[in-house]
Amino acid sequence: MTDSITLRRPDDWHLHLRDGAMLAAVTPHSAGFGRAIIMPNLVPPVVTGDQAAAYRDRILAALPNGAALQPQMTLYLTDTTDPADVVASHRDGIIHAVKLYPAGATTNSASGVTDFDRVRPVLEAMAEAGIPLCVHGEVTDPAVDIFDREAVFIDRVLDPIRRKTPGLRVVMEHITTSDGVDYARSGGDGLGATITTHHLVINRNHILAGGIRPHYYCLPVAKRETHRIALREAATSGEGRFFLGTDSAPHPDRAKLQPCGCAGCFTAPNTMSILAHVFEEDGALDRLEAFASLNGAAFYGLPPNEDRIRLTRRDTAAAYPATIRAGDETVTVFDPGFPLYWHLEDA
Ligand SMILES: NC(=O)N[C@@H](CC(=O)O)C(=O)O
Ligand SMILES: [Zn+2]
Ligand SMILES: [Zn+2]
Repeated sequence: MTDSITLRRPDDWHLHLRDGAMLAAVTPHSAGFGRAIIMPNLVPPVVTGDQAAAYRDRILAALPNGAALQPQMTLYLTDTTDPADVVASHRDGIIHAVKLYPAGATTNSASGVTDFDRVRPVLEAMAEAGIPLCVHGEVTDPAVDIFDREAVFIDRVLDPIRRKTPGLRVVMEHITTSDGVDYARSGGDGLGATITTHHLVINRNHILAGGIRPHYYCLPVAKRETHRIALREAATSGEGRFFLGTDSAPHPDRAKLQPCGCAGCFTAPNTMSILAHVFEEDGALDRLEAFASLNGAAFYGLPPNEDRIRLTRRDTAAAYPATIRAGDETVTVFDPGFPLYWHLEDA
């Protein structure tokens, strides 16, 4: 049995680091990744190149000495985003992508796009400059069943946008359905999809197992088991279009344990151990490097990281905190529901 694997340092192509005390508390848990695409859904959101540069400095200040992490900043697309600012920020190396949240689709998305025709000039400028659009792919129409919102978004929004904007590079963020997998496969080199750690582990039953489990509630919400299996198959396939975006999304327990608790799973502390477990279970440990370390870099036009990490399978379970402190708040770490025998080592 394989008991040790070495990978090029992984990257996280979808990460929430927040701000203030939360930023200080969670950033060290992602410090071992190489590059990370940093989500801009702060309150207020990161909407200009200047704001992205300032946020990047706050992240760098929160990193421990010697951390590998290089934050790759994004802008939050709104109805009033200035195409010239997007293009200039990308040209100057400040941003690496633009994030599309349909208004109201998820946590802190109130400033998101309400009318896709309004952002057409931005999308056209992005296609021209080769700037990827990262998409939270769910419709917000309350008449659409929450479990169908990803599939309906693909038909009603994503496919029309891609048809109207040839050449636009698109990342379907945190896909959760076989529809998402199939659509990602139908595109060419300019279409990629991130898959989270938690969606490889939980299905919708986990959220309602003997009671409501708020720490398994995220958006897009976990779907039925057939979809989880499709995601596992895609992630472990080695295909270049699928890559890791943890969507590690910390919230104070105070905000999650509420009559209307917010969405997000905090997976940064144990992601690599969980992924090794999942890939081993599917007989695909040799493809973990493609998913976590190679495919995303290639999509973003970056070389893979040169240095390596090592994961070792031991008889004793890896210890990780059940919760961490962030200022006065407690944040619960994602519990995969099984012991983690893969330990992350320094290479
Ligand atoms: N995934 C989530 O459930 N929550 C994310 C937002 C997002 O990525 O949609 C968050 O910012 O908390
Ligand atoms: Zn999202
Ligand atoms: Zn997210």
